[in-house]
Amino acid sequence: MAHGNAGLRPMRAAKGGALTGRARVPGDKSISHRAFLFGGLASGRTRVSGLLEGEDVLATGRAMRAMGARIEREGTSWIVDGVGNGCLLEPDAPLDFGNAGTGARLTMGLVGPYDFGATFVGDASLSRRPMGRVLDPLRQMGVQVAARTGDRLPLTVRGPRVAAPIEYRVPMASAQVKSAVLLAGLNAPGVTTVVEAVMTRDHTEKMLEGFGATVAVETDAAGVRTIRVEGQGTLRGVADFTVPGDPSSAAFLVVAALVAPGSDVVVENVLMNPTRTGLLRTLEEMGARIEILNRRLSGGEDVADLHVRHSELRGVAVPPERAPSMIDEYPVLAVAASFAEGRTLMQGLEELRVKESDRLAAVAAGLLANGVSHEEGQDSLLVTGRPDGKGIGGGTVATHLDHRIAMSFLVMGLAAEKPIAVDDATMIATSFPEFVSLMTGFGADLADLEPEAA
Ligand SMILES: O=C(O)C1=C[C@@H](OP(=O)(O)O)[C@@H](O)[C@H](O)C1
Ligand SMILES: C=C(OP(=O)(O)O)C(=O)O
Repeated sequence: MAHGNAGLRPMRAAKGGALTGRARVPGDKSISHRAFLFGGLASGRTRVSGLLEGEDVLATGRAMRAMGARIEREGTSWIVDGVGNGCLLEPDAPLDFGNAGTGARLTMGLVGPYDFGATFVGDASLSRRPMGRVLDPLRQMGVQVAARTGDRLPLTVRGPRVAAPIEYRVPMASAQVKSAVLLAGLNAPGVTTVVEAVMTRDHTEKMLEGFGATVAVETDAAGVRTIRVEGQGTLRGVADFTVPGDPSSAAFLVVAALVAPGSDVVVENVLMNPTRTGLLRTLEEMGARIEILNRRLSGGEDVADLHVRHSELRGVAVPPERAPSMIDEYPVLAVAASFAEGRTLMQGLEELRVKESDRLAAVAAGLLANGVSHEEGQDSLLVTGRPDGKGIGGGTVATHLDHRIAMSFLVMGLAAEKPIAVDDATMIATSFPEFVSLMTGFGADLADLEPEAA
């Protein structure tokens, strides 16, 4: 990496010409983590293509290696030779997940019930995030936890001789918690049941089935989902596993093209799983000109290419029940809303407070620094837009080790009257290492700044 963790990488974005061209988004982060986790757990070989080679995913790969999986890059694919369900090895050093909540929480579920100790560490951002949401159900299964007050990293989990299967109702909308309990259930005798009141991304249940686990999903009339996984079964590697493109990364290219005047781009290979398309739906309601082209299946998922043109957006109210299907996209939606006519109201945002940063506060601070009128509520955000971008920009945004805050405000700078700086773009490498090159390939005016200039 050109910029080590110690040094900040300030950047700025300025309004230039229209964005044009075609680009293929890199692999989905959620699915890439799971490809390493499930491939590393299953018996036999999984060949993964389209994997996101972001820092978060690579940390998960290193953790699975430390517990016995063989993981090697071969050309453009990754070859994963798994240990077999129930056969992970005790890691002899702490597992370092860097900035990655998904990697840490899913691996905690996976390894928690094992009759050995595993220690989890991470960067300053991850060490502030709540882990009790995963540790509580693990404790019910008999897992012992040694953690700092408040259940934060660094922490150690140690399983019992035989873990108890549980039925667990996930108290917040969280695919990470759902997934952690299901993965813990893989190593407990009998059936582990997870109930989720609102549907969150369903990659774990779909992929586990693909790797041969016995998984059953029921949805009642109210939309409450019950997911059952049979423990101690055999998981088998998937000969060819293809990771579709990440809609959460595509979001930055899409919003950039919508707000930068004259733009016309095609964003290829975007996952269209309905648990991930809330932003597209919202942008369409705002009047975005987005054509969905070439819908096809890739690795068992719907993918499509998105033809996006600069659009006159109008403010909307985003229903709170849509939050799980666009949870990582609110920061960039706030950018689109800043250039929309009228007001955009976002509600049901309580989970944004426990991401890589308190994203609600970080977005509000970024809007304030750049002259966008807004109101931050406990779990809501109201943004009043300026379609001509007049008066927007000129500020420096504190990113708090949060890749999505960095990318969102760089996108804002592409349509604002004055340039926008972010204090640190380093974390973009956790989820979207190609962000700067794809954006500049479209013609975006992005540049590094001297550290002292930010
Ligand atoms: O399961 C996953 O892969 C993810 C779930 C979401 O987190 P929560 O489960 O905390 O909502 C999301 O924000 C994160 O980027 C990835
Ligand atoms: C919340 C995110 O990731 P994680 O929880 O895996 O750190 C994200 O990528 O926006």
